[in-house]
Amino acid sequence: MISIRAEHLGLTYRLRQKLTLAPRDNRVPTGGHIDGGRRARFVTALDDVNFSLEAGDRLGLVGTNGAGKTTLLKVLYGIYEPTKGHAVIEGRVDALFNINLGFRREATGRRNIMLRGLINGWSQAEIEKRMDEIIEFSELGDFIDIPFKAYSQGMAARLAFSVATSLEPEILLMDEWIGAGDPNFQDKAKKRMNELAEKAGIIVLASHNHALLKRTCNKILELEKGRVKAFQPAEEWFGRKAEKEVS
Ligand SMILES: Nc1ncnc2c1ncn2[C@@H]1O[C@H](COP(=O)(O)OP(=O)(O)OP(=O)(O)O)[C@@H](O)[C@H]1O
Repeated sequence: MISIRAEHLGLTYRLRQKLTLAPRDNRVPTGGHIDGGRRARFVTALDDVNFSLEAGDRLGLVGTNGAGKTTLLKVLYGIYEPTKGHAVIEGRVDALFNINLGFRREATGRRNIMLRGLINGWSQAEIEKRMDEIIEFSELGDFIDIPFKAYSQGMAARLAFSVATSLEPEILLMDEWIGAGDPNFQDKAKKRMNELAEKAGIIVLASHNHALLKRTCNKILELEKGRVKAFQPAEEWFGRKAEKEVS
């Protein structure tokens, strides 16, 4: 059974003195609510978030900058522990956040495929069996044997996407899906996402690209300042949005 259930999820970031953010993070809080006025110490990035998804669901996460989309993905991936509530996840999860995340800059594309596969729990033999298919899908050709650091953004995105989707995740979390890459690759990638979802997987995709979400998702979760503003079928959400735009 593949499923995600979020129950009363909350996450509060603790700010360091004088409003400097957590270590190695210089972002200024814009979306979540900051408590404590001038002596602020906390940013509530997620506040009582409830939703559930089942096999075959493709959820679009929407909301203005700072609404909490990335934070929610990180909680679902287990990078952050929620400070309130909990998320119950059933299924093998992989994530495509920052394209460069999880890749060794000095290692070749081929070596990176191996490393990523091992991290995801595959055996060396299983990864080798899939290697050609992953390389072919990425369309990197001879570039697969040069170091990752020499890849363009689009090339890195193609490799990241190919690896993450070839290792058969049951649940795939994506932040701002690779807008990079040519239209050809985008088409291929879209087909593969549909295949993944058809294989009874779950996809959660945070994006500001509404055209992409409309094409890809069957449900929308809209966050506003860390709270759920809407959770409904994509058709309804886009319909309501269109009505508002007309009036
Ligand atoms: N490490 C951190 N320390 C403190 N506050 C943070 C941290 N990361 C995010 N925040 C704050 O949490 C809130 C939610 O941020 P998050 O990155 O989840 O939003 P988002 O919806 O993904 O935004 P965007 O569309 O701009 O990527 C914001 O107010 C942000 O400033």
